[in-house]
Order: sequence, then structure tokens, then C-alpha cells
Amino acid sequence: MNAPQGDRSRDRRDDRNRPRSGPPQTRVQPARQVALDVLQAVRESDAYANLLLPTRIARAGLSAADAGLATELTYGTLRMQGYYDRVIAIAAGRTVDRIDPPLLDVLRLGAHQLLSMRVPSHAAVNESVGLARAVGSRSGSGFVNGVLREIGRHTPDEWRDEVAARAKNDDDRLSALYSHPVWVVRALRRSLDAEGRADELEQLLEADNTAPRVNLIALPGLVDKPDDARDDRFSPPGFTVGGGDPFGIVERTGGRIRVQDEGSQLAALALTRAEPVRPGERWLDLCAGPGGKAALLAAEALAGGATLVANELVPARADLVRRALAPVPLEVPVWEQDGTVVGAEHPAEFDRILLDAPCTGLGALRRRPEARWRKSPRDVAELTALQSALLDSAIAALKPGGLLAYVTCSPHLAETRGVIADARERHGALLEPQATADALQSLAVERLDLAGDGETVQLWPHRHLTDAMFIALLRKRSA
Ligand SMILES: C[S@@+](CC[C@H](N)C(=O)[O-])C[C@H]1O[C@@H](n2cnc3c(N)ncnc32)[C@H](O)[C@@H]1O
Repeated sequence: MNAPQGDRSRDRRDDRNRPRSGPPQTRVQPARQVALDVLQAVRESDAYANLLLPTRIARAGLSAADAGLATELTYGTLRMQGYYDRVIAIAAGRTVDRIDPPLLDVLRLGAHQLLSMRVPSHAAVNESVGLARAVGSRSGSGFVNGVLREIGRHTPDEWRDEVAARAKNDDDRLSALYSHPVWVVRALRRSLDAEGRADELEQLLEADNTAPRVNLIALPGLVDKPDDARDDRFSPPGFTVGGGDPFGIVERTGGRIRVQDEGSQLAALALTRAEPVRPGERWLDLCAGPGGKAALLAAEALAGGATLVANELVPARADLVRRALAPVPLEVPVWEQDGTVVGAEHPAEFDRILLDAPCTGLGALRRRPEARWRKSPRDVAELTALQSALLDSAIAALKPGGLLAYVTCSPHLAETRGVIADARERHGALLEPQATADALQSLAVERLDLAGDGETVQLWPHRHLTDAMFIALLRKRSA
């Protein structure tokens, strides 16, 4: 596999006096331009693709077909970025950190079209060369042309074999082929291993790279599912729709039908349906933003005669919680407090508390593909400290006899079982672990394939088609 000539310093020299932007000489298809803009924003300013992409699609006035193409290009490229970087490095004969970042974005986008989409080679190369010009680099466009032509000279299978053959060890091979950082591969393996299911690792990595279905919820007691609903396998109020526009249903029902992952639904229902609701119970959602679970808790509270308080530290996210709660005819105060002090300020006030803790998000890589490149093991250490402080606060805010659900959208053991084990050490007999698996099985439509000790539950994208939500129900013992 031959590398095209040229290196980063020469590309830079050629471009030294050239303006960084200017009209492209090749007309670039708007869907590709939108995808490139989003990739750049994700790289340069830590933008969230799932928030930015719809705005950019609307601003560019893309047709439905072009919007679909822009979505596939953006998400597909972000998901497989780690793999494409290995291919690009081989084809370019240099490591990707020696390629100008704007050109690397163009190359990743081109690699995705050549290796994972059925885009004809000449179209992928020509459009990419046009994009390279659009980012302001004439010598860069020659470089892009050379690298992508080299990639196009071999089949996707040949590239997989080549990348696998160059891997340093098995973790590095999985990391490369499935486009996950090595530390994430190891964390996921440890997590599956803790359930005696380490042999599922490749299925999980594959599932992380598969676009999830759009899953919906009909808020219980407030709205019926539509006639064409296909019931979720596990969550009673959850469903998907075969064709049509799921987002249209959300609008038509004024938000009483919402988009929500089935795992998130199960996590909230584990708390609300673990035992019958006594009228007058007080519930708290300690970390509520953006409010998906708060809306479900509110509907369940309304049906059972309970009340709910939602809390969210970040004001903009607290506004999203208010918006999510608007369709539910229940007065829900939204506090904007640091959750770590809520327990001290409101001791023993609540019968049920949901702590859906801030986490690495390694359980939602299907929907937020860029998260895997943003997090590092250092984030895990910082987050577990915050998760433990929030858990202590939640325990303080819970009435004796009250029920707590500790939830993360991450399967990392430090954020899941580790946080629970540490809390049990700190609080001793005060905390009584509950049969969380039984609680979920008894509310689920179909029996879930769960592993582990039953006190905690780990859901998985490959096994349950949900985000990898972790759920632990704990009771605060009465003195
Ligand atoms: C995993 S998200 C919650 C998702 C939410 N339950 C839902 O279903 O939409 C965690 C939230 O905790 C918030 N958060 C982070 N630190 C916090 C703190 N110290 N106190 C309260 N909320 C916090 C974050 O801003 C984020 O909105």
C-alpha cells in the first residue's frame, strides 16, 4: 500500500499566503458540506453532533434525502473515526497527528464513503477534493486526492485485514476495527466479565457502531400509543413506529409522546413501579436535565397521587426540564441547586429519589458517537467522586424507609458497582440493596436476559437493544 508524496510541513508552506477560506472551485454537495461543518464543530468546539446536526440541516434547507445523507455521513464518520484514522495513516504514510485537522476531517468523511457506503469511488474522491478546496487548501486538495485514491485501490475487506495485521495486540485490534479507544475496550470487557459474559465483547462493540432505532414513549395515563405502534419488548409504555415521521407524532401529541431510549424508560419505571405508590409520597429527581426521565416520573407520580420535585444544576438544562414537564398536568417545582448539597438542605424529605448521575456516557455511544473520543480515564476518576457525593446527598434527602434508584448511562464498573460498593462501605447497615433485577423483570413485558447478582442491573445495546443503563435500587433503613 503506497503512500502519496508530501508531508504536513510542505502542505503548510504551500498554503502560507493563501486565505483559509474562499469559494470552492468544485461545487460541493450541500449534504457533504453540512456533514463536514458538523465534524469540524465537534472537533474544534466540542459541539454535540446530535444537537448541531438538525440545526445545520434546517439552515441549509436540505431535502429529506439529503438530510438522511448528511446524517449518515456525520454519524458514520464520527463512529468509525478511529478505524478510518488507521486506514488514512497507512494510505498517507504518516500518522494522522501530522495531517492538518481540517484536511483530516475531509479525509475521514471520504474514507467513510469509500469504506462503508456504496458511494462510487470517483464521486467520493471528487467531492472530497472539492471540500478540501473549500477549507482553503490547494495543495491539501492534491494530498486528499492522493490519499483517497490509495484507499479506493483496495477493497474494504483488504483494509480491515491490513489494519488488523498491524495491530499491536488483541485489544489494539479490537480498538482499531471497532473504532473504540483501547481504554474503553478494556472497560467494557471488564464490565461484561463481571457478569461472566466477556465473550459478548465483539457483539457489544458492533452494537455501539449501529444506528439505534428511534424509540418512543407514550407517557402513562396521558396518551395512548398510536394505532401503528410496535410495542417495545420490555418497557410497557415504549414503542417504535414502522414508517412515517416519529418526530411528527411528538409534535402532534404536544410532547405526551416523546422520544426516549427503552433503557431510560426501564430505569425510571424501576423506581416508580418497584412497589405500589402511596398517595402523598414525595419524589425527587436529583439530576433531571434535560428531563426525559422527569417527564415519565411526573406522569407516574400523577397517576399514583405522589408529588415530584426536579433538580438540575445547569440553568439552561433546567429550562429543558421545564419544557419536558410541560405536557404533564402536575405542578413540578424545578430547583437549580447543586445536587451534592440538596441532602443537607432537605434532609429526610423524600420517599423516592432518582439519581441519574452525570457519567462518562459510555453506554450511549450509539447515539453520541463522539463521546468515546472526548472522555479519558481521568474523567472517570472525577466523575466517580461527583457520583459518590451526589449519592451521599441523595441518601441524606431520603426518608427512612425510602427508595433510591442510582442510575448511570455508563457500564464502566467504577461508575456502577464501584460507586455502590463504596457507598455501602460508607453507610453500612443504613443502606439495604434491593432485588433490582426482580423489580425490572416484574414490570417488563418480556423477560430480560440479565446477568449478575440481581441487586444491580446492567442493560446492554447488543443484548437488549437499549443504551447500556446501570440501575441499582437501594432502600434507606428505618432507624
Ligand atoms: C445523566 S444526566 C440526567 C439525564 C436525565 N435524568 C434525563 O433523563 O433526561 C445528568 C444531569 O446531571 C446534571 N448535573 C451535573 N452535576 C450536577 C450536580 N452537582 N447537581 C445537579 N445536577 C448535576 C447534568 O447537568 C446533567 O443534566
